[in-house]
Amino acid sequence: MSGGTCEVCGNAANQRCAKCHQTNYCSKDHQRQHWKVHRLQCSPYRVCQNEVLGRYLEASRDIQPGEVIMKDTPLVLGPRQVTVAVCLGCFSPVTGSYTCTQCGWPMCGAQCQKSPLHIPECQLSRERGSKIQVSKFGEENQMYECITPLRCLWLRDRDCNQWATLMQMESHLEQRRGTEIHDLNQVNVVDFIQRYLNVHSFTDEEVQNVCGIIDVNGFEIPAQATALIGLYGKACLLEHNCIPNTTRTFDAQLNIVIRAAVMITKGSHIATSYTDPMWGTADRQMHLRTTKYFGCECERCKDPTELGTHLSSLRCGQCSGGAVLPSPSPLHPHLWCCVSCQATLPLHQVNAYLKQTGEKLVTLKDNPIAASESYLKSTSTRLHENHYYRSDVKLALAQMYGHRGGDGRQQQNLLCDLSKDTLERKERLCREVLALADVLCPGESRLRALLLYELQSVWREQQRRLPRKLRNSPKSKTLLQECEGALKVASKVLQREAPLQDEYQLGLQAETELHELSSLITKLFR
Ligand SMILES: C[S@@+](CC[C@H](N)C(=O)[O-])C[C@H]1O[C@@H](n2cnc3c(N)ncnc32)[C@H](O)[C@@H]1O
Repeated sequence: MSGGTCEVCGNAANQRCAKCHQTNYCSKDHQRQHWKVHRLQCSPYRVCQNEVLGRYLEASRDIQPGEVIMKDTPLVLGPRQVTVAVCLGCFSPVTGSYTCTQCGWPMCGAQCQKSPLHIPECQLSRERGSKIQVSKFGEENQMYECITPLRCLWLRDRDCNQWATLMQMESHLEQRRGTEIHDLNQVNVVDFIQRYLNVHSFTDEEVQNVCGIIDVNGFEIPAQATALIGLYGKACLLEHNCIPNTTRTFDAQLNIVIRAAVMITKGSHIATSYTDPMWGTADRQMHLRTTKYFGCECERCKDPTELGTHLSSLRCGQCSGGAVLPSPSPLHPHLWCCVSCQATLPLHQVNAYLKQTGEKLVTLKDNPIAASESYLKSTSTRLHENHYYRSDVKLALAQMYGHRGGDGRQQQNLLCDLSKDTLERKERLCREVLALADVLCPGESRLRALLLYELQSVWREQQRRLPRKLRNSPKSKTLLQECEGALKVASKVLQREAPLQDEYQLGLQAETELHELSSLITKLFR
């Protein structure tokens, strides 16, 4: 028995679509009758389950790069646990100049007060008997830690289907008990709801459970000034992989859109990355263990070279700079060892060096271009060329060269102002990071699109600098055609971002530049 009701007649169903495993029928006849409609909606995945992953998604047919695998509406939207005071309607930071006339939480104004998103905490906060008093603005405010949990708990007595979907999500409550986050939530969320808001209809266990669900399943939605968290009933089923085969974006209504980044063949698992794929193994593992309660054992995590990218490798100070790798395995390192001369480094020494070098990254913002170049110089003897600290800085530099404002002290920083050497430097930086992105975030990823945009801007400038007599030479044609190919990818991929995102604007710009370029190619080489 498949459960559920027949899609055609609404009677009890005992069969379901063998492709998506999601649509139910009472008979073969009704399934056949519905196929004309269902084949257009039949999702390209099915929900499976195993002991290690719990529920996960598997491709029920080949999925092409760029194809939308799912578009899922949010079950719950709310501010991140750690946030400054924000409007509970639109999530912009607030100053306290307007407060909800019903409950006292600060909002932007009367319009935001009417947002349906604000109903749960507005109604529950009234149990306090007096208005909420918020006095801390512009810095982290713990009062907001209760908001997203309250929005989840609100569903319990209001929408049994959504509550059931939420309650199916993994919370890892047992593993969280006794941890720092559990204890913090007991004070900042459980006690706050019971003592400050005077809401007693939810048990400690229920509150802690939704806190776990939010941490394990929530997607961070990048917004202009703050970040919010969204819980999505279908997208939460995506498993983690350190080399994701999907991309995720959010549309203007904050629906999550999951697309295939590469070709996903029938039967393959469909995965997203719960971490940043451009972090090294130790950082990814730490993040997954402390927030998602599992250790990743993918091929990349088990390989000390991270599939030949050397994203976490150090450089040996004893020999001519051989790669120094975690040993005996990156998942359980005892020490670090040079592959060329076998010199070893104790774990604590490596960790101390990485901590110190990592802390310097935040100081680069004062004089970004000069400080970043000097950071790359000073780390070149100890960190592998591709180390993720260096790759992070290279990416930032690749995007700063040729953009006004890239360096506060530099007046002239447009592409046309760059010297030949600096232009070549920008190209090298783009190519180096792109080679890593090709392996670690392959296909139609945002990172590859951003890098291709920067790279084509270099080729375009190089073409502009060709002597007039070479403007319609084969070299010029190759440069322009390469720009065209890169702009096509950048325009397509970046316009999938939410319209308020900078990346979306860059996607629009790429499209405009693509049209101009295509006309130029036709004019020069027709
Ligand atoms: C967002 S949920 C994914 C859906 C979940 N499997 C379920 O049944 O509801 C995240 C949880 O799935 C499991 N998981 C996801 N990816 C995993 C992986 N690569 N290895 C092991 N467990 C994984 C972990 O328990 C993790 O905390």
